[in-house]
Amino acid sequence: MYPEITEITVLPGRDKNGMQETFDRIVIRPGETLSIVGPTGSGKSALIGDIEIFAREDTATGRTVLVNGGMPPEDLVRDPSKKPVALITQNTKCLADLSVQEFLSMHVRSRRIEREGIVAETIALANEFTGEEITAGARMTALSGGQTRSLMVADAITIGNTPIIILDEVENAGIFKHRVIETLRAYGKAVIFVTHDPLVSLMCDRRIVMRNGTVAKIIERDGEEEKALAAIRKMDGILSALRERIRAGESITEAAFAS
Ligand SMILES: Nc1ncnc2c1ncn2[C@@H]1O[C@H](COP(=O)(O)OP(=O)(O)OP(=O)(O)O)[C@@H](O)[C@H]1O
Repeated sequence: MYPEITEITVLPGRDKNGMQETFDRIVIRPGETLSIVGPTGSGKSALIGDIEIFAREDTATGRTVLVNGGMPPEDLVRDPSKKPVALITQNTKCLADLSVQEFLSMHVRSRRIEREGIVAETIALANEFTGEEITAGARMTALSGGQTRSLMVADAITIGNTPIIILDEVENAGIFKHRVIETLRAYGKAVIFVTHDPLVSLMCDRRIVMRNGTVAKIIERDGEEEKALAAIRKMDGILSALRERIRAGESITEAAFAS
């Protein structure tokens, strides 16, 4: 079990030139969503790396990450079963030669969870995130990228019950991103996306803009972008529907854009 996490705090370190970062602190609480954006090499991975391992001035950035206002206890950092952060990337793959049912059951057993039906619940949740249905009998190694990531997110929510979830550029990978965000929010997870997807970044409560290894700007969701978000949501709906039709082998005509 995790201790209850009420907040994690990122304290500033240095940029790539060794200059002190100018932000005061970034506090992330359960139920909050945050996106990290910025050009290649600007330090997005370094920032999520700091959060994932709870940096204590021991990474390239010199940042410190606190849990509930203090240094995290050692077992939270070292013991995988207590680690409160799940990192899911485009490259997250499962190499276990097991069925989905066997894999999830193994995870349930290792976490000593006794709740009936949790495996079926996890598969059902994963199926809300992907258009390609995942069945209990499917082999883990045969799942598509989108199915794997959907299952990993669902697993982190229900079985892992991880309070902090980091999703590194998974948005174009066959998952229904708005549903993932809404579900993670509803489950009270703190969620961090590394993304350049307009829908995901605008749906998040805050957008952290990275440059030269430092946090250059923090944009709060304050209503200014709501109109743009509504338009993006609509466009995204059209593109998602088109994607599903292409997957189904249909021809796409101009009529598809009519609605
Ligand atoms: N504050 C910093 N101080 C020193 N080195 C840094 C800092 N931030 C990032 N770096 C280093 O700069 C390099 C690029 O950073 P990083 O990989 O985090 O960028 P990125 O934005 O994730 O890039 P990409 O979009 O290409 O994945 C890495 O080697 C990283 O360790």
